[in-house]
Amino acid sequence: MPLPMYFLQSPMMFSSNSNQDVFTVQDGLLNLIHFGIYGFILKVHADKVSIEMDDIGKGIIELVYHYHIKKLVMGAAANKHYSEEMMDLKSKKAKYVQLRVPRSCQIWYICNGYLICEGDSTCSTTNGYRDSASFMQQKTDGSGLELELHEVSLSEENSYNLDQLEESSIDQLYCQLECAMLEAEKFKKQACEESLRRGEAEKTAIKAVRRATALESLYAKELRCRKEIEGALAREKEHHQRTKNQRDEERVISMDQKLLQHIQVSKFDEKLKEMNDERLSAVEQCKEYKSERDKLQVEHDNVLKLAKELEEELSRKQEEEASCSQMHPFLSDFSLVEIHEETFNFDPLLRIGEGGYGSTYRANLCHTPVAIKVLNPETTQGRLEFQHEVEILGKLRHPNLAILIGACSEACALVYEYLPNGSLEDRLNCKDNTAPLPWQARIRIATELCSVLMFLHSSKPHGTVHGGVKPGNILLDANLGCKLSGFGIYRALSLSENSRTTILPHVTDSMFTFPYLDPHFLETRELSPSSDTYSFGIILLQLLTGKSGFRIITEIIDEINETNLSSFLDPLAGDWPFVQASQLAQLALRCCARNRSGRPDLASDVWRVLEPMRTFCSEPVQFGSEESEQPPSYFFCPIMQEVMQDPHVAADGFTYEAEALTGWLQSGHNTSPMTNLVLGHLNLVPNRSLRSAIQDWRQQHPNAIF
Ligand SMILES: Nc1ncnc2c1ncn2[C@@H]1O[C@H](COP(=O)(O)OP(=O)(O)OP(=O)(O)O)[C@@H](O)[C@H]1O
Repeated sequence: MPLPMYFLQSPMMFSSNSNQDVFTVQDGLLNLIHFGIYGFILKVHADKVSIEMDDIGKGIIELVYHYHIKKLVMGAAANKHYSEEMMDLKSKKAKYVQLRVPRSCQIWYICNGYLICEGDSTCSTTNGYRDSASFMQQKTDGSGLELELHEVSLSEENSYNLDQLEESSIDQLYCQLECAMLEAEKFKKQACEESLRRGEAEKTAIKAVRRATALESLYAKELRCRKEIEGALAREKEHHQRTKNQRDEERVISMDQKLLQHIQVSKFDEKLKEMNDERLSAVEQCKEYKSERDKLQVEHDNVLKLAKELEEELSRKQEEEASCSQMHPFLSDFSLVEIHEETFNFDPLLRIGEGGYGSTYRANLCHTPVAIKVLNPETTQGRLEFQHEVEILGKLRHPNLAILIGACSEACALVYEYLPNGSLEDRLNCKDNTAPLPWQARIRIATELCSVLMFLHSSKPHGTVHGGVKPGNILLDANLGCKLSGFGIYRALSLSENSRTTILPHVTDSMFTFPYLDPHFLETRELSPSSDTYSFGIILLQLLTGKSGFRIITEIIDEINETNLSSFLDPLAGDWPFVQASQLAQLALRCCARNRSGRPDLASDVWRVLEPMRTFCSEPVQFGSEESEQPPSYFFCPIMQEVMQDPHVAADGFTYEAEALTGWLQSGHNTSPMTNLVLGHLNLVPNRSLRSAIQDWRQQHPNAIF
């Protein structure tokens, strides 16, 4: 059962001399009402202790022993049993305690607030309680109020002295009590103020504690924050250090790379320099190669040009050789034996002339008089000249071109029709005391020469420039008809239609040839039709004056004019009609202009002057002996041996009477009656020039017998 007990916070001493003392417990305060001598109420703070035990008395005893309790107040009986007369203990629990409580513990037994008795274990009667008294004494010190109760044992013997003491010093006690009360009041006030201050201080302290707590938590927070910041700082520092290290490493790597790059750049620069040097040397080498290439190109071009020339030369030679081996279809190919036979082994008695090419012999082939020109083996240019002569005279036919009958390639011999009056050179010089040429013949020769030159210049497909027109190459037939030859003596030249450039001729006998050569050709080595015009002009002056070509260019050209013309005219030619002579002289001087552009055109200018003179000069010419009454041999048809009336040229180059040749062909022949070679074609071309010449001759020889 629970046992409530109250422990005093301050020890108290009670006097037990009065039964009027009452104990009450209220709100944690133990109220002691003393009605004895001093009659006051004392309120003492007490703590309530509850223990639980089956036996209450045992429990109290146990507590007394446990806490060494020296003073104990407990009930003597239940309050309902209280009475004025009550003197002893009625509660069994009180009796139990009384018997077993140690002697050091003093016990006050109360009931209904009144002290019933007091005493220790030895005190068993209530008298003992009435006889003992407690004395309460107050003692103060600087730290506070301490109430001490001094127990005064009031024995029976001392009770008188106490009464006396009370009576004598009551006033003093009152006085002390009042002082004590005042002092207590003062202390109480101080205690109250102190309590207030303490409260304030406690509040302040609490506030301080709270503040301290707050600060502490703030501090802790700050500490945590600081730790976090420090951690972050450390991490940042570490990161920074790591970054720094990394940057340092990168910087080192970068510096290494920079160094490496610098080295590489240096190497690259060196390499570049080397390459640049190499490039420059390559450029230099390239230039050298280029100049060498240019040189080689020039050499190559020259070589090509030379090769081309050689090729052309070769092809020409091949053609020449071919033409030598295969004679032109119009020409007869004679063997060396035949040549030997016909010339009686080149009998000097038959030799009728000597030139740069070789010797010319008179002979008869198939009963036809011919002139055979045989190459002098000692000349180097002969074979080429032979080829040109064959080439040109083999293709071209004109009444005023010497007829090439055939050739012997083996001996480089050329077989011409025989022209009984020899060369113009010889006739102008009256060689072998021949009669001088009358002015009519001279004009006719000039006209025919102009005619044949026009023919050559306009021949197709390429115009031909003779390039060596001189009196020695102008042969005269029985009627003093002009027959131009000598193509092979000077290289025969072919011109393209729009070109004046030609191959240079070989000048064989410059002494005799020089006066007739175009000065512009001598300067430029370019041959053109006007070169032949120049030669024609010199020959025309020679026909007028009868002077040599050398004298013409040195004396006549610069002197002759219209006023002194008469003094320059060749008197051997007869009485020159002055008008025609003057016209011819003017024409000749124009043809001899040093500047080519100043020379007249043969076809338009010269021929217009000469053609009218041709009719004027067509009177019969008495020249030489009776032989001149005989018609020229070429007037005769090779088949019929009669003077032709309608001459036609066949594919073999010979001229026949048309009727005779037609009969020959119709009888089943396809070969040449002259050469017995197969004809290239069976067409016949009228030889109008020859027909005209025959008709002229018939008119001039009306009494001649054919
Ligand atoms: N077909 C011919 N008929 C008659 N006589 C001719 C014939 N051909 C040449 N002659 C004569 O032979 C001579 C020499 O002729 P050739 O052609 O060799 O002399 P050239 O013309 O003075 O010489 P070259 O021109 O080679 O310097 C001529 O002067 C001429 O008298």
